Amino acid sequence: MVDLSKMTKRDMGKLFDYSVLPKNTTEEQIRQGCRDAIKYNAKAFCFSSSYWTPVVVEELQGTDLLVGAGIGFPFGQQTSAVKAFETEEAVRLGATVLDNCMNVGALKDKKYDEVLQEFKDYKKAAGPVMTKMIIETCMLTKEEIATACKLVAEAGIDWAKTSTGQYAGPSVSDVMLMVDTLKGTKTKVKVAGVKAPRPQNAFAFFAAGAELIGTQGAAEILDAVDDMRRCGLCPEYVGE
Ligand SMILES: O=C[C@H](O)COP(=O)(O)O
Repeated sequence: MVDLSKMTKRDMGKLFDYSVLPKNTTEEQIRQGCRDAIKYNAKAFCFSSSYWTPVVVEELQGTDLLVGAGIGFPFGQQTSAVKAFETEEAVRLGATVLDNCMNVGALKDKKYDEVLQEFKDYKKAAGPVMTKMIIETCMLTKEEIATACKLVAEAGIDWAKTSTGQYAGPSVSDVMLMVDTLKGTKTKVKVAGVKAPRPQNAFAFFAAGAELIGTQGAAEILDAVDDMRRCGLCPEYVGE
């Protein structure tokens, strides 16, 4: 489990994917988001589709931040072939991490073989690039959350991600269930769609076993979490 008490604020940055996802996002907003992500030492800068990849590659050049392209964002209802092509295209343009959206309806229809095959096609198209699968927990029953996580792990996808951030975020118990289901596998849990109060909820999600949070509010959360640690919420504050 992530131990926030032993981290500097800069270390904590690596627990966050800094995202800018709105439909009306402009190039300058993408560039500014990259600059903010670098300032906060985020793990990745995430954007909605492969279109922005070259701009982000340019902005993140010379840093260790990952270039995070969304795939099938946000609905995930494209055919498997379309998503595989989108994956290849993003990788070709320089993406170094991919956040794909599961076809929620197919899972609800219990088309598990189809869902698993799509996950495998995605993983194959990504090659060595880090993969994530967004399951959209707010639309799933507890049983469906567990099933989706098992399929994500079976396909060898690196991260199961809770949400696109376009709908409701996960509950702490959703995240605990995902962590529990994925125990003993190589798949880790990323939370997105952190609801207000965001800093406090971010704390709770890390306590539940999440290892990464994707959010447009990374700066706000990191500043506030650091202040909360300063106030004694973490016994050994280790500073900036
Ligand atoms: O990574 C996905 C989204 O940015 C999460 O939504 P949020 O920014 O509202 O937390």
